[in-house]
Amino acid sequence: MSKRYGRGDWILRDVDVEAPAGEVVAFAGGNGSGKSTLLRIAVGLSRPTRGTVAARPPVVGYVPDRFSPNERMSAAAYLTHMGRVRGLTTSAASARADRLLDRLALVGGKHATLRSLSKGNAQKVALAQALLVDPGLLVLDEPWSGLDADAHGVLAEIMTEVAASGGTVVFTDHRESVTRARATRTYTVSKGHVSLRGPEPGPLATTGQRPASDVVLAAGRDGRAPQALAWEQLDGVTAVRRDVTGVRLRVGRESTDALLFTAIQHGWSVQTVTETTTDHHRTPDAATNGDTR
Ligand SMILES: Nc1ncnc2c1ncn2[C@@H]1O[C@H](COP(=O)(O)OP(=O)(O)OP(=O)(O)O)[C@@H](O)[C@H]1O
Repeated sequence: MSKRYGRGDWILRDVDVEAPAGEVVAFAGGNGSGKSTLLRIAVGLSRPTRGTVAARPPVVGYVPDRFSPNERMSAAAYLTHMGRVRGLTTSAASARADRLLDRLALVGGKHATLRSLSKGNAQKVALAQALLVDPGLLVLDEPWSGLDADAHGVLAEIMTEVAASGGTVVFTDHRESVTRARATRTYTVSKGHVSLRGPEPGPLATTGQRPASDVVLAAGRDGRAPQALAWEQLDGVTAVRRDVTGVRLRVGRESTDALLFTAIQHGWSVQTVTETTTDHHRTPDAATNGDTR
């Protein structure tokens, strides 16, 4: 399909993409490249100028890039209302909304008014709204921006669950590290053209190896217990091993700084960081046996 607004320039040209059931499909591209337009067409909010969208599942969940309602309505009331719009009874909608808001840890509570919510918390409500009825197609526009590290883990779990139950997840992001870590297939959007991204470039691509780090973390120096994190869900993490002193992780090199930052913010202390590759024969626990401490 192709898209332009009125008689303006073509925003998307001859786009031919497939988002099969059970897959997490990413659209990566810079600002203004047409990602949001593509998603709005995918969910049916906008029509292609030429061409069609085929086989859209009956239940579509959509989280737009911005959700900033100026409403006095509470998060719980809004979600119950949206659940009823989607055909649930009031009690079923309310119960489902409660479960989702608990899982996403909405700060301020479910009775906070929508207009009082921070960007990240408003995004949690938008995400809950998209999940009130199990979606056959879940479409998320820049879902990682604005969410805190704990919510990142929950979002990753939810995406995996939707795909595992035979649904399709589609999301956008402008960061390659995120699409590489989260998607089963990635399309690149650039100047109106959309192409399937092939194997990662670089000298290591042919062997399947990618630069990585083995990271050893322990409880914080001040003696306080660090916060538990869903390490498996963080960007770039490919292996996790927990023991009594802490946790050992293997993480893609490009995601190492972000992981260390998140760990320190949550009260962990960095013991060692060792360079390796993603399919190196050593496991993360070997990192403590070296001379890198
Ligand atoms: N309703 C509209 N009318 C006219 N032009 C529009 C409309 N919506 C989007 N555009 C234009 O289409 C182009 C693509 O916008 P779009 O929002 O799809 O990009 P994007 O890749 O999602 O960008 P970002 O990452 O900044 O959100 C932009 O040039 C934008 O100005």
